[in-house]
Amino acid sequence: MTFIHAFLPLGLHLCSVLVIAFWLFRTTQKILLCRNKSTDNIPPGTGGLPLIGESLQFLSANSSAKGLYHFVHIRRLRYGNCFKTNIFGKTHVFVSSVESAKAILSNDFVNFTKRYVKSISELVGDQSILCATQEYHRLIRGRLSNLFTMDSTSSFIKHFDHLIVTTLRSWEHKQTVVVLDDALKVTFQAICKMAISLENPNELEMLQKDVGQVCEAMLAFPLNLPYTRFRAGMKARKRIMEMLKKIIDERRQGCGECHEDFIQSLVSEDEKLGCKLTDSQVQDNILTMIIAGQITTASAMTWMVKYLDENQEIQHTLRAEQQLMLADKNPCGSPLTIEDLNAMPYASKVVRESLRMASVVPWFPRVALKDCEIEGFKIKKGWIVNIDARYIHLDPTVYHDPSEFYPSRFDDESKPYSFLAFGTGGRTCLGMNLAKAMMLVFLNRLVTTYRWKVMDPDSSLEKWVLFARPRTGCPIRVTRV
Ligand code: HEM
Repeated sequence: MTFIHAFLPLGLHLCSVLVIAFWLFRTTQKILLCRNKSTDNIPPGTGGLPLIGESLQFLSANSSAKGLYHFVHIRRLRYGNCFKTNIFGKTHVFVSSVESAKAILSNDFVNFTKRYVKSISELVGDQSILCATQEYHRLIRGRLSNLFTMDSTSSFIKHFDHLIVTTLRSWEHKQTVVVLDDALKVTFQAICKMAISLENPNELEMLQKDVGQVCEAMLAFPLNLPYTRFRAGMKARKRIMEMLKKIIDERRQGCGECHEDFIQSLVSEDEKLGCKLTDSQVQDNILTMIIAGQITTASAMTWMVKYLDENQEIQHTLRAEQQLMLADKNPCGSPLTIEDLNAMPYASKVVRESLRMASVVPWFPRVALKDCEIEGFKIKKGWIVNIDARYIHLDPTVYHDPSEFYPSRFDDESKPYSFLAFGTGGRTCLGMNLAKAMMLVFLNRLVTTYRWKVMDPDSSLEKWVLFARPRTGCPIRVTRV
């Protein structure tokens, strides 16, 4: 064997190593260039790895104690107020100014429409109002808004008040109470009664477990494979759909007792709109209401308890207002009413401030229906543009001393598009008044019954949740007022 024959394979190996190293160097260089510079006025940011983009970083933020929003936070620090990323194969842009919120939300249905990541839309179902665009959105929003009548809200408040009073009574002899656990339970009970007249404790418990699994899967990788979080969520969704289908069949056949709840109104033909909803339209939207209403409200209530513990003077002012309101109430000891809730100006500001600080729904996703420009950057048709409400709520140019819990900042009207806890425009939260009512009832009964101390001030966040909430669930110890 000659010298050349002996060393030829080694030389070939060396060449291929050099070619691969050169390719890696060029690719990294391109990625870095793309990170630091935006070409053609495209928002800065990296597309991440081929196919999966930055999905792994997104999922890893979701499973960390810093919470999902940390994914957005660190990129905004790196690239500025408008940046681009790629999640689950889609280009996402995040924007975080009042001006961009206005540009997008005032053009909903014209230049933009709502679009959730695939995992969420598969779990709530394609007939859900959350996934609805244009015509179908108008139809379904019309039907769902009709459910929130004055009568239904009044009886809801009365029922919710009863649940809260019972729950608080059970706290008296407990060593420690985990606020989030009871808040989730009580909001779930209230919404299920209003939506489907479900009150059986065992059935409620099973349904709450299933709804919890659906929610946990919402930000999982949307691959329906055995033993994955997403598969578990889809199976839970199937069980919920079957349960709702049974109720729908009974209601359509007119058997059993007569109910005045959301599902009854949705299965009946709307005389004004002249349309009948299909079973899957009813099923997806009942599930949506339960999900949209329970976890958001319970998380907001939990944050409110934490903020009030950290701000004793505010708690003191609030207690004085609430005690005065109860003292004036006639007959004394009767359930709270809409009128009572309207006579709580300071408590309403406490609720608003808690919603601002907590930003339970941190950003709102929209898809661009055409090429356009936001914050001076080009946005291409099909890209998802997310309005970062949390940043707007904590922007010092919008709110003075934004990290201070200061309800009186709402003595004056907020500037348009600066308070986005419930969104604004054609997609504003349908349950906004119900959510505020639940928070006010809870606040009134809590501060007039107990003083409390948060036992574990750990502020790390729970993993795998769409709406940020404390990992500890906010354990408190209560003493009678
Ligand atoms: C504190 C509690 C709540 C918060 C913070 C909240 C927040 C929000 C936000 C920010 C949006 C719209 C975002 C966007 O523009 O994309 C929304 C939409 C919605 N919310 Fe709520 N929500 C709460 C409670 C409720 C309740 C109690 C219900 C019903 C029982 C409800 C039902 C809905 C529905 C159906 C939509 C979709 C509206 C549409 O797309 O037209 N929410 N919510």
